Amino acid sequence: MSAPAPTTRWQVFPDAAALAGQAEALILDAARQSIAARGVFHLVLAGGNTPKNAYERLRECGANWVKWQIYFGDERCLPRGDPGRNDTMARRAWLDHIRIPPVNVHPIPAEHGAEKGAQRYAEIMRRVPEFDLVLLGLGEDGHIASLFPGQSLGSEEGAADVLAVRAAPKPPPERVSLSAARLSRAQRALFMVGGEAKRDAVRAWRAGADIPARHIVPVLGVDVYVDRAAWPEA
Ligand SMILES: O=C1O[C@H](COP(=O)(O)O)[C@@H](O)[C@H](O)[C@H]1O
Repeated sequence: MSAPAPTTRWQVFPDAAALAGQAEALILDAARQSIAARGVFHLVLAGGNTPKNAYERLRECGANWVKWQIYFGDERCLPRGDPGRNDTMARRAWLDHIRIPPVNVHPIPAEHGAEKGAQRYAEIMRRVPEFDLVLLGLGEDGHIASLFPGQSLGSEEGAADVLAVRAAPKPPPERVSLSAARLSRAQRALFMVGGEAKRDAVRAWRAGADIPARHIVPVLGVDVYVDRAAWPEA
């Protein structure tokens, strides 16, 4: 199936710090709007390195954390607390430093392996409505969450909410990922993309290549925050 074209808003920032500052502002703005409208903010976190600066900034903002529900877009099948896990990064950078009720944080139980981890997270996802905001990164090969080019993205109609990934080209090979369809069941998505190594992926996306990012189609479209180093036209 060819990917639908979402509304994509590109913004280029001089450096990683400026990108993180604007990402923080967008996240807080989305939280305010969702809490005002529905009394809750359903947020999906990205892993990897790029969002770390934004997460660190969020420690200091004193938001109404009780109203935030936090999910993860993907997880690596590693033991709980392993420094290579996405939830460990988010906890260390942000969640361990704020007064959010532990029950509001919904990690992917990837320590049980890809199959079981995906099954258990799918049970949680069944109880979660549309997300308010999905945060995503962009891998050097164009992958998002743990959805890699050439592998199943789960963007087709009726796709499962959560996928067991067994042969990721980036280590570790075993992972659990929300599908493109579930990541798209959202008001909006914010991609954070930084560093020269991402230039080819950004170029391919802008040239219309059918990379995984193109399969994320939330209601209000997609914002892509890119630093100058990752911007191919710089
Ligand atoms: O493996 C992953 O990679 C992507 C990109 O990470 P980055 O370090 O290049 O920003 C990330 O979005 C994903 O959550 C992660 O599992």
